[in-house]
Amino acid sequence: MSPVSDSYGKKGLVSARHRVTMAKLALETSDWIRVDPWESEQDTWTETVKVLRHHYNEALRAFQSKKEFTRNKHPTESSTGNSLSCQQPVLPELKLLCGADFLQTFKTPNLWKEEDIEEIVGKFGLVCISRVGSDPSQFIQESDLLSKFQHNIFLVREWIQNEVSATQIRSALCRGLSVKYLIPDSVIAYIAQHNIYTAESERRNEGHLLQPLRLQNTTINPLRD
Ligand SMILES: Nc1ncnc2c1ncn2[C@@H]1O[C@H](COP(=O)(O)OP(=O)(O)OP(=O)(O)O)[C@@H](O)[C@H]1O
Ligand SMILES: NC(=O)c1ccc[n+]([C@@H]2O[C@H](COP(=O)(O)O)[C@@H](O)[C@H]2O)c1
Repeated sequence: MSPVSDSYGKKGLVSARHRVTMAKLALETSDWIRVDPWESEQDTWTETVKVLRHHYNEALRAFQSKKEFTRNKHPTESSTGNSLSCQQPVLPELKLLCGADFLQTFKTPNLWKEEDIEEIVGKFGLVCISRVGSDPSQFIQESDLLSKFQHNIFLVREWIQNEVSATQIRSALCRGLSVKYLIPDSVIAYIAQHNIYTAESERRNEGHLLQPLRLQNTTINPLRD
């Protein structure tokens, strides 16, 4: 999980420090999902394709050093022809995991660069989880770009639909309603301790343009003040 940086400018976005800690608390019991704060620590907002490139390079580096470690530990294996290195190299893969509604943001004018979408679906790939109100397969068919790379888009159907929405959780918290059993107790305690979601936090970035839209605006109209 890679929390976005504060400079994304989304309405109601609380500080990255809190979001990273809440995500870590929520994942305390997971033995396979972890939080990486790299994206949230960047000075400016980072395009998703650049975040993927960063994590892919990290994965490649970890893969290479593991290979070297194995080679040093079993130096004779390569000469006996037993080594994994004799087989086709299996490189790590990195895919972007999202909910079906996220896929639909691809068609929001000026939010995404066409070449970024192409690299995300073409080079990396997408794993998209079903969500009430979104039909990802229809959306893919309607898009020339997405249908070209549909072999690289993996649709996951949730048999038990989970309609939990972060917006609803935040507004319940602001109104003092209970969110017990909807999010982990440790996260509820952290939110209460730091009084994170309030009417004031909900107004943060109100009226601001999202950073990707702002960037596109300056590219399209560079002479504007
Ligand atoms: N209940 C859910 N089922 C499937 N995917 C989800 C669900 N909730 C969030 N996601 C996915 O997780 C990613 C991050 O979502 P986000 O933090 O924007 O939560 P959200 O519930 O969509 O927020 P909001 O309600 O504020 O729009 C997105 O790709 C979103 O589609
Ligand atoms: N052009 C882009 O790379 C681009 C555009 C919009 C959202 N995103 C990313 O999508 C993620 C989710 O954003 P939302 O919560 O606004 O749906 C964030 O990490 C954000 O940085 C990337």
